[in-house]
Amino acid sequence: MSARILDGRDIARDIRAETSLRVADLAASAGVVPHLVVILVGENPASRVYVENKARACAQVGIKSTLVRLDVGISAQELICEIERLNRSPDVHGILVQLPLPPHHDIQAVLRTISIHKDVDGFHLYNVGGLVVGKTIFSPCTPYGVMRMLDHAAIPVEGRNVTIVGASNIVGKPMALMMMAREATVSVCHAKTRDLAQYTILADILIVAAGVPKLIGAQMVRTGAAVIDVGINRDPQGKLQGDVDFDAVRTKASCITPVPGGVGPMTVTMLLVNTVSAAERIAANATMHSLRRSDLKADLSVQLG
Ligand SMILES: Nc1nc2c(c(=O)[nH]1)N[C@@H](CN(C=O)c1ccc(C(=O)N[C@@H](CCC(=O)O)C(=O)O)cc1)CN2
Ligand SMILES: [Mg+2]
Repeated sequence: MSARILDGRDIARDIRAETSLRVADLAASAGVVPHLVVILVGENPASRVYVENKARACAQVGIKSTLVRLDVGISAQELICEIERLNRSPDVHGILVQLPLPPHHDIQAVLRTISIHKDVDGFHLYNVGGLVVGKTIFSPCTPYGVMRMLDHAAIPVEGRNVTIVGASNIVGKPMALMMMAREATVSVCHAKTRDLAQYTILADILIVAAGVPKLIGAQMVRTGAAVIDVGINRDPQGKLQGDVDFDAVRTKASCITPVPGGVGPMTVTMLLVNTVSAAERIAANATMHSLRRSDLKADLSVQLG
């Protein structure tokens, strides 16, 4: 068997084209241009590349983006004040803080400061907790991107065995909740899980986000499984590698995502989708308020004669 390659760049291109149309509609109907603000604290070289990529992707679909660069030594209070300023700004629809943050910051406290209506990364406690009861405003971009890839490839989720390797707050845990919401049978493992293969071999859909290069070999994969590799690891030569031994596993899986070019491009694309959704919600809310105000004025003038 040679697996079908799930090309994240190709799927992302289709979703970005739809997103551009939504941006144009919003400009035509409400005169609003979605605006994403990305906060980068310090000089982490990988983070700098990621935020540049986000800005480029925004420009491609007509989203305005602003990069706020803050000094590595900025205090927690100053960072929180900056986020509060952006929360209040009516011109800003999406806010994200690029992770990781320098170690003196309490990441959860910072993420909790972002308005839930502008939390386009989906990392605020409300949006994370909302996944438990199916009430999020925004879903975190990487697991959301994985869902869209599976749907695009018409891979059914309901009733399937899904094994997730890696239980991080931004990928593994929300992925598990999203899969449960779709009635999959979910196992969550760690790179250190004793006899990991015992769980991975059961998976109809295997999602790996453990940060360990080539953790998953062919013998750990069920014949015909869909294998989604979320790992991004660099070898000593700087070459990018996933958590799955791609060449070996592709002979056994029915479909597989490559690294690079699989889940990564979907992460950025879902950020664009969330940003446009944020702008649409804020614009709809503003329209509703102005309609309510004009209703009130009309009621008052009737009452006052
Ligand atoms: N605030 C956030 N911080 C971080 C997130 C996030 O979603 N929100 N995720 C990662 C970094 N990240 C986005 O920020 C990210 C990383 C990698 C890719 C990607 O497209 N990778 C490419 C390869 C790129 C390369 O050559 O280096 C791929 O897999 O094809 C997208 C987004 C941590 N921080
Ligand atoms: Mg296509």
